[in-house]
Amino acid sequence: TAGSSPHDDDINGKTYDYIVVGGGVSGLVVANRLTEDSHSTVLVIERGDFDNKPQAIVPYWANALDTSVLMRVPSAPNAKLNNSTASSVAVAAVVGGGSVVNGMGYGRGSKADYDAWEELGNPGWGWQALLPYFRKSTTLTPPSASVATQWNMTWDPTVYGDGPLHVTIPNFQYPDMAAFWDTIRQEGDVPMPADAGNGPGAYWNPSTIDARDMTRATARSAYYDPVNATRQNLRLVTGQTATEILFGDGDNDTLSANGVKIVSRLDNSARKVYARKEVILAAGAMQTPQLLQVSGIGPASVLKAAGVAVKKDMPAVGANYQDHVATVMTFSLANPSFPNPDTITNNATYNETVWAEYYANKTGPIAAASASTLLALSLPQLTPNDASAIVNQLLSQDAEQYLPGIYRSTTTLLKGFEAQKAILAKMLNSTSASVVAHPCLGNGLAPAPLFKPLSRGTVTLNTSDPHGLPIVQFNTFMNPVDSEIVLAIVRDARAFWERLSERNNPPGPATEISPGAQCQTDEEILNGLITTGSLWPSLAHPSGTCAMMPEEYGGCVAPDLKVYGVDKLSVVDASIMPLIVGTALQATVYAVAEKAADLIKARRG
Ligand SMILES: Cc1cc2nc3c(=O)[nH]c(=O)nc-3n(C[C@H](O)[C@H](O)[C@H](O)COP(=O)(O)OP(=O)(O)OC[C@H]3O[C@@H](n4cnc5c(N)ncnc54)[C@H](O)[C@@H]3O)c2cc1C
Repeated sequence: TAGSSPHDDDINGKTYDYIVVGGGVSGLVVANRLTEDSHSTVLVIERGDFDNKPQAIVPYWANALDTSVLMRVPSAPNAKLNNSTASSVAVAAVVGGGSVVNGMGYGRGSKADYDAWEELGNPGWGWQALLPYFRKSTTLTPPSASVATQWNMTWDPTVYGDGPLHVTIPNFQYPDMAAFWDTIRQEGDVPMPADAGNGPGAYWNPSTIDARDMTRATARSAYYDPVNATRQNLRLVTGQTATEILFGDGDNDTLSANGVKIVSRLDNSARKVYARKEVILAAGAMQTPQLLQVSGIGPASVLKAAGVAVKKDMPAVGANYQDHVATVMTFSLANPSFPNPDTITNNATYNETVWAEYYANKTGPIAAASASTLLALSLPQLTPNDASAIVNQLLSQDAEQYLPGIYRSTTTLLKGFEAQKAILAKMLNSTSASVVAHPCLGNGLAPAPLFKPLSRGTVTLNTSDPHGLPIVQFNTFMNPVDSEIVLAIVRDARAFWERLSERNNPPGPATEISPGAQCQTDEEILNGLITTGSLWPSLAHPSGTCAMMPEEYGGCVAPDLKVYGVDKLSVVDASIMPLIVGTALQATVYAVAEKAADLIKARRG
């Protein structure tokens, strides 16, 4: 076939119109769209291999991390977390990227999340402009009519299209989910906003499941497999790591990307491949900034320390790291119903029955991923009495005091953060953007992501091993506003589980296991979260590290996604999000990449 010949040698020295670095979510979307024109040739470079294991195909495996296709980007000491280096950022290394290993939640942020991107100086990136791309990328299969009625499920079919990525709200729901929905509704008229950008409320969140055969829908299955055999102009090589962006002669001394150096994982042999029109970076928010840095584009101090020749001093590359800090509380339930999410692992007979059911009928719990119910809250909903005090605390801050060193020495980065801060303060003050979601899993696990972090991390190459994995500096809780909001999350979660416990039927009263009900003061709660490992600096949602913002705001790419001051080089992955969105990232990455492909097509003809 045209595309996949892993570890092939015949690409050495060849020239393509486009080289896409990274065959993950964004890379495969862009490669597919660019090769719709049979005259455009595209080479995709992917470090990982094809993964055809059941873990990559059967929805249930969304509940267990397949570490065989993951790498972990290590952390520098995290000052506010007792200098811990225990956390890392999980990144995929496989054809299809994160979509092959992720939790399969498909959620869009609120309108306000994307309008904030536009307000930061990115015309064409607000919700209205992105909605056509959310539509273009997806097809929604609704749940069956009887399941929808039984559970009072809602969704908005108008915000989906007939795109390659199939998503669905699974028919299978554990019986105890009824108690979670009762508890949510007990609060009165909770909006049920669906994926139409409507912000906080209680969601039936779709999963990336292809309902035609109840398998995991990935960037590979949606955007690569269907066209691989027929598009002679699309080539994907696997097991090859891009180690350097190559530059040719640009006009007036401008850097101009013309290719990529790649190294085989099999035997370390090196090759060079060339791009006539553009090199497109889609290596994800950890490795795109690293590749730029090892190629000489990044903060001069970091590059010099690593012995990398500085081609362009650009402090923005690797700054602005944002992730969803997760408060992962656990509860023990006194009287869970049969079956519940834990039955599969603790009851061998049930386990055997449900796997047989999946292979026979493609139904049951194995045909579902994890949470399809989420309760998303704005700050005023999370903590009505403290919201304005938290916003005032933010507004009165001297931002510099709570930012990494590189912001203090770079006026543009600081100015960009000030602009972000003003917008975030508005969002935190309103009920139009979510600051947290409580995913309801049907058991006692309560992982709540902080959607609007104020702390900013950095990603830099490892100065003693520039081509090894980069290093993340999380800076969790560097900005005290984040810990204030996390405290509110814990207290709100406790109130939720207390209401759930008060119902006199399954799943019964809940006892808090971590951080533990003995933690009551602010200090006790924060310490308890940290020492019990219940505070995760990363939910595997790295973003923002080559941010799309004006250059005077410390941006890295312009609204056309081209790297400032470099010709023929663009970024299309999660790195470009200037502010992380209030939901898991993949839906947004698919839409951003769809739009990126249109922008690239338009400028290159
Ligand atoms: C464990 C996990 C769980 C998640 N859960 C969810 C979820 O439930 N819902 C959700 O919406 N999102 C989730 N996400 C996040 C989502 O999957 C990512 O945001 C998304 O995949 C990012 O897309 P991307 O194109 O930016 O990068 P990726 O999809 O990560 O693609 C980057 C690709 O580039 C390759 N690559 C990197 N460096 C190089 C190099 N130098 N040379 C060649 N190739 C390279 C990598 O191997 C990878 O395939 C999860 C992610 C992970 C890892």
